[in-house]
Amino acid sequence: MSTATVRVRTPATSANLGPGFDALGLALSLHDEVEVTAEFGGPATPVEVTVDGEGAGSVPLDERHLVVRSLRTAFAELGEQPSALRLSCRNALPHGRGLGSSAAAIVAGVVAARALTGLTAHDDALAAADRIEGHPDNVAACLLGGLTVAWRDDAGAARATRVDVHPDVAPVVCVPSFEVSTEKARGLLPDTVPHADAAANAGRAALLVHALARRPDLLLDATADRLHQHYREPAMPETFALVTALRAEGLAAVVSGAGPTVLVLATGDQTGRVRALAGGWDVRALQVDTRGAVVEYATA
Ligand SMILES: Nc1ncnc2c1ncn2[C@@H]1O[C@H](COP(=O)(O)OP(=O)(O)OP(=O)(O)O)[C@@H](O)[C@H]1O
Ligand SMILES: N[C@@H](CCO)C(=O)O
Repeated sequence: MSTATVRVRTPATSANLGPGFDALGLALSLHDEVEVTAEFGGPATPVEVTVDGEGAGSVPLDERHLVVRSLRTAFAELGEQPSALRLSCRNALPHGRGLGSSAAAIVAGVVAARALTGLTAHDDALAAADRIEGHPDNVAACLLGGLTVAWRDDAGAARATRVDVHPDVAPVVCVPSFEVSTEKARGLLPDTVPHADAAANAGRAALLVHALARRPDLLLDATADRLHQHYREPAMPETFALVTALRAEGLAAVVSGAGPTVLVLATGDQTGRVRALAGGWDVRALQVDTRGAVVEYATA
């Protein structure tokens, strides 16, 4: 029998960033940590999970736990399932708010399984995480850090590339107390969209990559979206109203991921102006996380 332990730290992520639906993601300086101990070759025992912080008391503590499901899927794909698994989770990412909590849990499981089986932690991890999450934008930014552009190749495997963000970009998030599940928010989207809307988004998404990397002064124009945000308004009218109010003041506000958090791609110190319009919201000035998923230690 052999035992190995790994600790993985994964960042929050904001996906879409306005026009980049299912493609753009930005890693943020808010992190979950999970320590996983796996035994191989011993008698099969039930999984043990403890959770501190966000999700404590609400997420299941058995095989249904998302990090456990991700570990199981990753181990199955790697061809080696541990006989025992013990997890200790310390969560800072709020769940169901559009800050990539599910991606952070999935990436943690995929990266931990690779580290526990002696693989380079990030080998093929993006495609594996995308197969579980179902869209590649959050998992790409979570894994790689920074700003990421994600896509699927012709065989359907997720790919991503990373772009350095201009140092003047200062993300601010406005987090509401209510949750909206990504599943529900995706269910509000139409099967088809007008060609003019698709064309408008293609232009703005291309501009947004340039604005985030080189021209933060273009962020307001670059964050306009016609593909997903207004379709989701019925599930989060407060979010849509805050985005509209912030944009009217010249602040580059978008729905973060599938909502209901609002992300402002601020420049310099615009946090005070955001706070003035976001009374009752939990307003947090964050930084861009540049490291992505990190294996803090692994012992075999
Ligand atoms: N650290 C975690 N441990 C266990 N389960 C988690 C964890 N993080 C998220 N989940 C599960 O994922 C759900 C939230 O996923 P969902 O995709 O709806 O929102 P999100 O990932 O926070 O937001 P978004 O995808 O819009 O960025 C939680 O309700 C919970 O079931
Ligand atoms: N692109 C995904 C992100 C979810 O965080 C969506 O908007 O549904």
